Amino acid sequence: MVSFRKLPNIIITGTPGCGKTSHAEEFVSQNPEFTHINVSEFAKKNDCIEGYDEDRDSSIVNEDRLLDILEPLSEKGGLVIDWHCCEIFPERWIDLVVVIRCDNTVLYNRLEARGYKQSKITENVECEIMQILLTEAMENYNSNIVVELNSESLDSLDENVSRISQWVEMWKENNPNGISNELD
Ligand SMILES: Nc1ncnc2c1ncn2[C@@H]1O[C@H](COP(=O)(O)OP(=O)(O)OP(=O)(O)O)[C@@H](O)[C@H]1O
Repeated sequence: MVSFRKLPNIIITGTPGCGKTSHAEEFVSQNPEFTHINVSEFAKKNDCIEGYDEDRDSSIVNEDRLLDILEPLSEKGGLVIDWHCCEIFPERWIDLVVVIRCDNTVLYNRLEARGYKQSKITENVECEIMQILLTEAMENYNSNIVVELNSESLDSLDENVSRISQWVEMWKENNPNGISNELD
């Protein structure tokens, strides 16, 4: 039986430190019918960690297990998926991909303030310069649903969240009965 989601699923992606979690938290606080999935935390809570990458200084997520757990939630809709990696989520789940971008110097300072080791700061700033996450989003989803938003100041954060909220209102108007969970 075909199921319908009544709310869109949104990915908020971008280089670590660019502001994904800040955007997701602010959006969900203004739109409480949505659920923030901070993938790093969700994976830990749901036993989806399969190891540790010493070079990258980060946990390795068991993506198959993560997707199995998220699938039924995605069918209900209203997920705000917050992770630096977007391409693992099936296209049919996703209605909007927001790529948060940040000035390199601002990003450098944010990562330094977090106490990241130099190699991790350099890797992430290079990733931002080369717009790796934007390219991944464009390659894996229809470019019509990918939006790039800059975020260096609190004003830009507010403006971005308000744009995402306006987009959601438009989605609801355009899809009064929801949207099928199957691909067209
Ligand atoms: N638009 C902004 N203006 C000012 N500070 C910001 C903005 N966005 C994020 N920050 C600050 O930058 C830091 C990193 O933000 P945040 O944790 O949201 O990034 P992230 O992309 O989710 O990082 P990670 O992938 O490592 O979880 C935080 O200290 C946050 O307060």
